[in-house]
Amino acid sequence: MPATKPLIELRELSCGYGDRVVLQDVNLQVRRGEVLAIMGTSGGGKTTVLRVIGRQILPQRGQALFDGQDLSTLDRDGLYAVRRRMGVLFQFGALFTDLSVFENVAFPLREHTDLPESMIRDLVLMKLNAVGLRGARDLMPSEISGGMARRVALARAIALDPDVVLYDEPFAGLDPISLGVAARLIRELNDALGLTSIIVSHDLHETFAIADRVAFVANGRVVAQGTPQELMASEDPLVHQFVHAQADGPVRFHQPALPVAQDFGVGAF
Ligand SMILES: Nc1ncnc2c1ncn2[C@@H]1O[C@H](COP(=O)(O)OP(=O)(O)OP(=O)(O)O)[C@@H](O)[C@H]1O
Repeated sequence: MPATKPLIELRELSCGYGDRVVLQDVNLQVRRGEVLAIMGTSGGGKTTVLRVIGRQILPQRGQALFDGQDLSTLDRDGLYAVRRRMGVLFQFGALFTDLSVFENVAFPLREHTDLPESMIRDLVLMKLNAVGLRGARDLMPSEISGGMARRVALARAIALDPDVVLYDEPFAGLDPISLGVAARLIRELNDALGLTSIIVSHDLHETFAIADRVAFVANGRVVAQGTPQELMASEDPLVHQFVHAQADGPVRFHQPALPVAQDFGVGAF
């Protein structure tokens, strides 16, 4: 049987901001149904990968394909159709503070469909039920905890039944219990709803626990990819430093600086 084609593919892709090149010659495939984590050093280009996939930025070279379509060549309608198939959970959830939990989840349905109110109600309650918050529908974002807010944002991200959900730091700022709940939920929803999930995250333990594969991005390149087990065993010095949380390695603890003796006076120590 032929292998199914990846849902998302970056081919020899370089991109950046203005003249600045941030990603260089990136090759990455996102398989249908998987949870792919994008991890790596700070400023390495992880969020930029999500921006390319969402076509917030265009490649300078190479291609970004979604379900076989080159994102660069889409017209307005084509882009709209593709974006409807992508759910996004922004850093910290980013709920609308002046809308109730219910209205936050209803928002994409109201924006992108002409469904009757009774159907919107059912869909919103189904999504809220999936994240365990059907009972919180009438609360305002200021009345719920950070962990609950993240789950509401997740319900909103899947409101339109997307094919893929892009998560940018979904665990940032959560306590360890809420973090564990959010991580399990991402995995469970991925499998139960037949989604594909891409997670940019720094939380090694939780992310490795739920990811099928991990792409390690550093200095604008995918320097390693594989299962969490494979990355744990990686001998790449950068990956090794990251997964074993070592303070020093290819990523230096000290910023480049003048010699200590010169800054503090010779013989000070
Ligand atoms: N809008 C922008 N304009 C110019 N440069 C940018 C912009 N966004 C990001 N950059 C730069 O691109 C590089 C990669 O940024 P990106 O946010 O993709 O990294 P990251 O791996 O997600 O980092 P972090 O883990 O710190 O969030 C960084 O050097 C950053 O300063």
